[in-house]
Amino acid sequence: MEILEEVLRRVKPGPEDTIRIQSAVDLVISRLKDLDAEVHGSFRKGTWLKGDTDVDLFVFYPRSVGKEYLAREALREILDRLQGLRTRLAYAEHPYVIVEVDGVEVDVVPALRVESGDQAITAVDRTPFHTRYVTSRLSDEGKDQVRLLKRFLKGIGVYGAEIRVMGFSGYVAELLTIYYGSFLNVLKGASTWKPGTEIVLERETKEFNSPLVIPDPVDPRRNAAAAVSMKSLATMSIASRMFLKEASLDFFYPPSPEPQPVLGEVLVAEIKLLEPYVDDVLWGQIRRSVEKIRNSLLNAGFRVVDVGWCQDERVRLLVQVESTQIGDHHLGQGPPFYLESSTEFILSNRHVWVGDDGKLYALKRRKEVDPERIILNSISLKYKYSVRQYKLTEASDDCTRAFLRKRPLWLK
Ligand SMILES: Nc1ccn([C@@H]2O[C@H](COP(=O)(O)OP(=O)(O)OP(=O)(O)O)[C@@H](O)[C@H]2O)c(=O)n1
Ligand SMILES: [Mg+2]
Repeated sequence: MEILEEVLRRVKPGPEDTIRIQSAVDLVISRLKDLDAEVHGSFRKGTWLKGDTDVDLFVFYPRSVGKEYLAREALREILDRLQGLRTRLAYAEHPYVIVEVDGVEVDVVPALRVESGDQAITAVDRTPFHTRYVTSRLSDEGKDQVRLLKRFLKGIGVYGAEIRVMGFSGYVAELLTIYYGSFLNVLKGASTWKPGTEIVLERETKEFNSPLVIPDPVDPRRNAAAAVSMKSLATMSIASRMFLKEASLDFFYPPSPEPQPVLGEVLVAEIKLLEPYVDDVLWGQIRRSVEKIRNSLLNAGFRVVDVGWCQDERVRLLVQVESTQIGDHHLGQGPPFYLESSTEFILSNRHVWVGDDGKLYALKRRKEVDPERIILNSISLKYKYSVRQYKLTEASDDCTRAFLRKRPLWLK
């Protein structure tokens, strides 16, 4: 397929890309020489995308030192060795160091050396086994198929296991390619996925309760696809079906959305973080806040169309409602006449009556008619932050336009 060839031309690294990254890696490794350092991740496996990769460098410590050691002594040792280079700290399950050499970012991640995948203590300890499994199962042709799949997943917005995305990790993209054999076969498979689909590469062990289940071949106690949300699963399935119907480069590289009218009304809450945060922790809290906004507005009687978010230096929550106007009074349903609680309902409501169905009803004053206040009260983050609220009148950025468009950008 011509489209796939074009995508490969864009994502497949050439020798010069590899050399540039390798020399950055060599420099970092030379600094860590007496430590047990190894390159893993997509650079090692040959499944990385040109112009779009971080190198994953792992520094292993004996399992016996324990998890806490990695966050303190190990981290200090690594930072010490990298003195003079451009380093910064990043936080996942435990902290690690990002070092930038010649425009190449190398993640230096302390991990525990274990004998097999199921001995893993931290999330990253299985990595050497992932590397071995994937490398032994993927041909050079297969690696390119992974690259196509990764680019497709990125294009449709479901690449990454982090909480902001809740999508498909690089490792899951590799496992899918190994299982189905090629990029197009992954799409064929995905187009018939249902919630709870299981993809078993080695042996099944236990039951998982997730939208997508892929027992990790190197540690079947773990679901490698645990991060994939129902929304990501559905998006991948639909996009696969539509692509197979009518292939287009737009799936891999979605075009910018055209200007959009504001349909319904959209209230924006712009959140500014006032202290450093861990990405996954913040996005967990934002997801909960979004859920709370939706439920509180619905409970207050608003018709909510959709709640979305955009992120640049700030996080913007976009709340689309049919209307921000709502009556001062609403119908309140009481108990049926034969329950004792009906007396209390009558005593506590002035405008109360008996309905045709024998239940009591009351016309009640709304406690809250201001949706902005409901939104503000529903946002709760454990970090220090400030919020600015306004009503959207026009969308000038791609993310807001995409939200208003509704229709995915990979659909014409
Ligand atoms: N929670 C995590 C995060 C990472 N890994 C391991 O760490 C490696 C590197 O992670 P990452 O950079 O996220 O994946 P890549 O395969 O390198 O994909 P990408 O091209 O996106 O960097 C993965 O292969 C995987 O084995 C893991 O087991 N569990
Ligand atoms: Mg990587």
